[in-house]
Amino acid sequence: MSLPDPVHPGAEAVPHLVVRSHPVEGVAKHLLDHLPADGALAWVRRGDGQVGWGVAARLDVAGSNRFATAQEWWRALTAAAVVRDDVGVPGSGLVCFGSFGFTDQDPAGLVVPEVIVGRRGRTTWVTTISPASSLAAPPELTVNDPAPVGEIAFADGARSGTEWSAIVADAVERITSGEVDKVVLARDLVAQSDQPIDLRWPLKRLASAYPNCWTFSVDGLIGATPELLVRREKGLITSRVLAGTIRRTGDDAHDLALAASLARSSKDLEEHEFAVRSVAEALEPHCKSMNVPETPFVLHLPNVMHLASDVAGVAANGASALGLAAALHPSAAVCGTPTSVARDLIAEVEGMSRGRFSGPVGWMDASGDGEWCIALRCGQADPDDPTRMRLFAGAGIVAGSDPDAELAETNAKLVPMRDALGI
Ligand SMILES: C=C(O[C@H]1C=CC=C(C(=O)O)[C@@H]1O)C(=O)O
Repeated sequence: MSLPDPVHPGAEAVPHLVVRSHPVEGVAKHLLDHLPADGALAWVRRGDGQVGWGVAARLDVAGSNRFATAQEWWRALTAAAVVRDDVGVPGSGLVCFGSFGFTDQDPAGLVVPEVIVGRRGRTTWVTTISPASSLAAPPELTVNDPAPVGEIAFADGARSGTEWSAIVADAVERITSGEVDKVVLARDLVAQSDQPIDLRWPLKRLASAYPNCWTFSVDGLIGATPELLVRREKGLITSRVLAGTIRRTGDDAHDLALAASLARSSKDLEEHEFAVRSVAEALEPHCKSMNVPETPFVLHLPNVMHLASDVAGVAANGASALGLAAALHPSAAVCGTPTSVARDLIAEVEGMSRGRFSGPVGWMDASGDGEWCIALRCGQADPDDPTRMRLFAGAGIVAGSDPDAELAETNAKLVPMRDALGI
């Protein structure tokens, strides 16, 4: 059942913001060092990106029109803003961060921070955003040390591992009987600390252990995802599709042999093909020309290896990065094929709400350029209990799936967050 759609906000419903981006010296090597304890917003990869804090404007949205409502709000907000951008790189000027739940009943929203600190190569900048009525002074940049997270205990979430494997076995039967081709099933773990969790602690550890992933923090959702749902930058659209996974052993020679077996595995290639096709079909109407690789490459991460395909296209229309994310979500990397059957099956058997896990998370600028990843390898801080987080992982199930191997795969995908919460 969908929630009723909120009324689209008109231009009069948005604040009139004054935005100023200017180059600055003295930005720390790790952008995350500048974050204050509360309301951390972050998007970093290989040292570049943006971090932000404070709330100059925000939109909370739900319902089947959530993406359209968010786009309309952003259009109105950017139209009403006065922007002076002396930096002129992707991420400078007026920018929002956002995240959208897996289903339209899960929480979603866009946040415009009061302060953004950014880096793109050698360029570093600060953006201040404030209401026209009270102009903000540029902030003093401080370097802050997060508190260690304390003793953490991990417990099963909605299902134990054994229960989840049984659900996977049932899904394999339903695939074999022809009900669905592929379904991505997820499970959760609960991390309980003996003190409030300072989200900057796991964030910094994620960014340093997974530099090639996108480390993010939006509304208490933190993680380091390897999967780029879509980037739009100056008319170029790109997407990194992942599906098909093998665990790493830590032994380089053995891992190379495993990578070769992943690249030949018909089960994983089938799982991957569903995901690539779903992305190519969703992007096609928005691209003049498109390059869809015929064979995937193997992406090596510290904990797992994935079959990966980089899809690229030239924008054919004015669809924003968020509009493209809306067209792509949920791809077969997180839902399945056919989409609606897989979505119903997930709702029927998973036994939990995914919340923002496996939904789009990212940022966007006033021109509609931006990056939206899929929120994977992540955890959601409990808004009512700062000592608790839910961690998530899923796996694509196809006819050839073995339930125990899929459980082991989800355990490997939980490693980044579990380690990040360690001492
Ligand atoms: C659903 C997840 O991964 C997706 C992305 C990459 C590989 C996947 C797989 O091999 O099953 C999943 O489709 C997750 O990390 O929780």
